[in-house]
Amino acid sequence: MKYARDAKPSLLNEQTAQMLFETLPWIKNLTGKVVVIKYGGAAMVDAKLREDVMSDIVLLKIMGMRPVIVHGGGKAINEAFSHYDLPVEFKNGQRVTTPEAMDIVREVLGGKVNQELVAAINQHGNLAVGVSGSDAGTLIASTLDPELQRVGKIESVNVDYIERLIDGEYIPVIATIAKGEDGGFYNINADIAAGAIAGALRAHKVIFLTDVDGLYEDFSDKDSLISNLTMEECQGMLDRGEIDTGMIPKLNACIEAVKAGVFRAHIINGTTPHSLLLELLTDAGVGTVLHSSETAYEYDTHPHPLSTFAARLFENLDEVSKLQALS
Ligand SMILES: Nc1ncnc2c1ncn2[C@@H]1O[C@H](COP(=O)(O)OP(=O)(O)O)[C@@H](O)[C@H]1O
Ligand SMILES: CC(=O)N[C@@H](CCC(=O)OP(=O)(O)O)C(=O)O
Repeated sequence: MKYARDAKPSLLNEQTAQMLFETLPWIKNLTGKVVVIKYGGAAMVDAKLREDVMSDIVLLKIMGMRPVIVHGGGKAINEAFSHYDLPVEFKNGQRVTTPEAMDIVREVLGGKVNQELVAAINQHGNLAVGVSGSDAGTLIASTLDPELQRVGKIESVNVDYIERLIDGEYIPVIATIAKGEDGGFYNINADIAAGAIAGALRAHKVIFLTDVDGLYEDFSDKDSLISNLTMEECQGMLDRGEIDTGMIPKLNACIEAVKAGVFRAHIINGTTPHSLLLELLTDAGVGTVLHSSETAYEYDTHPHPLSTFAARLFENLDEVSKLQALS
């Protein structure tokens, strides 16, 4: 019986089955929905982690979600700047980008990073299409602030083009370079781009994968992770100057997306293995969820008010269907 599988009941088997079962209402709820996933440079720690994150996205796609990836690559751009002896300078989380530096941003974001992510997905079949935001008017921008030079403010998103890719069952992988009405290229902060794209697509969710577990009330206190908040609460934190560095554009992007009608904006740790699956498919989730006060249904916020949906499912499938219908 060398090849027989151990079919003995065990606690581990029971827990695994329960966990798989817990995903059912979430998969049902997310099937057919557009989910914009922003993959930040801070979470692109190494090739293995990057490939694992892309594999999780393929799994979500196979489960019936319609993922759109918007990626950054700030760390890779910093490395390239240092190679070319260019100064790295940020203002409110946005990189000062001279026309010369813009050429490097295009090479790194639209070339290296984009192609690596596309290749990682396409190991599982030809699902991914690399898109530079400057293609087909995907992102049109104007100057944000003359001091930041080639940093853009998004004027429009070509929703039709992105939707055609999604409808064709592809996963668009978008590099955040925009075309300007002046004919030049613009560097767009990837958080801001993800928020704008999610809003324009009326996505169900936008998820930011970064290198921290979520938003902390006080970044120096690791026990102060916020599991859910409204956009008004989030705006208050920004107005009071409680947030700094890369979290500023991320929160602004969350607020813009939710204002545009996105149901939930999530911030999670992309360096934690399978955090995307845990956040999207389990009751407890792992990060921070931002929502409008009108859609703050208690059963979709973290921590979940029910101990586990799975336990309820076993007890009463009908009640779960009712909760699902409400969301
Ligand atoms: N209150 C806060 N909670 C969480 N992170 C914060 C907070 N304030 C500032 N940060 C910083 O924001 C960073 C994430 O932004 P960033 O480095 O730009 O990542 P990404 O490449 O994913 O966009 C965190 O690593 C952290 O240093
Ligand atoms: C204007 C601006 O700041 N653009 C960003 C674009 C990349 C990015 O946003 O990357 P992360 O998501 O890794 O931070 C930059 O040059 O770094």
